[in-house]
Amino acid sequence: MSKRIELQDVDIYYGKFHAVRQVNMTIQPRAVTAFIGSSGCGKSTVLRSLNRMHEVIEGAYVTGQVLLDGVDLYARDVDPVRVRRQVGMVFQRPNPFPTMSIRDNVLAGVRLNNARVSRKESDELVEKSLRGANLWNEVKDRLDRPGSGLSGGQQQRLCIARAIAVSPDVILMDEPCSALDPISTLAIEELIHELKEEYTVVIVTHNMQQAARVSDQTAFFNLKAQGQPGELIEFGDTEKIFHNPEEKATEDYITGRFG
Ligand SMILES: Nc1ncnc2c1ncn2[C@@H]1O[C@H](COP(=O)(O)OP(=O)(O)OP(=O)(O)O)[C@@H](O)[C@H]1O
Repeated sequence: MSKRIELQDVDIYYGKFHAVRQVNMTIQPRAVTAFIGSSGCGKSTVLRSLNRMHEVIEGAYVTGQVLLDGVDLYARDVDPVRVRRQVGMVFQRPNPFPTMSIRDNVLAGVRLNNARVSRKESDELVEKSLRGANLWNEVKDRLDRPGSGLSGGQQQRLCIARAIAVSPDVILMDEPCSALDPISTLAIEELIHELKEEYTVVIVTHNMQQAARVSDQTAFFNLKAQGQPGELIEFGDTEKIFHNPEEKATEDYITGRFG
């Protein structure tokens, strides 16, 4: 089930280093939200704060609130492992478990959650997840072969199948196409478009055409100066951000005048 994410007064730190300042935004369900901005402005850091992956780094912490349909992911009684099940993540480089079969890769997250599933249930789940990731037809005859035997684009779709197999509410993607060729990129972009029917999707991308193609809303982050924390400068409908932004910094970035 797709859920709304609200960030309220979110500040993010790596130890003493203040990486991101005062982010306030509402990420809509059943929509794709793109994070854009120059290198180092904190896009990935904000993304990782949405499923508590940020705090995995020693000394790293978040202040403020991140609410998933009104529930604070950082409340004391919330289990981060449960959060990561609800809010799945796909990384820049496809990272299937190389020696594991395609089938076991899809089921890896489910098994990690100690879910007991029968062979029939797991067969159904594997098919459903691979269909959901637009990969089924390409791999259905080789489910027992290693995931590493697939092309880069197929591996990335396998990682998406693995993410959706645990029925998350949100899928976070950190530059999911940056290691892929244009054809595989197109396949992932089409898939992102379909995923938003069921999930809240947030994608970090350096590719502005990609942000314009795949997202409904865009958040532009920026650094006021080197060494300063990153900030959310402007957030709104992608159409508006790209064609009629409110802020000069957004316009400069969109038109390639900096960044
Ligand atoms: N593990 C870490 N430890 C300390 N500082 C970090 C760590 N990861 C990122 N940072 C710093 O936090 C700031 C934001 O980094 P982040 O990777 O979120 O930016 P980004 O906008 O995603 O950049 P890019 O587009 O280059 O991926 C940068 O100053 C970066 O050096």
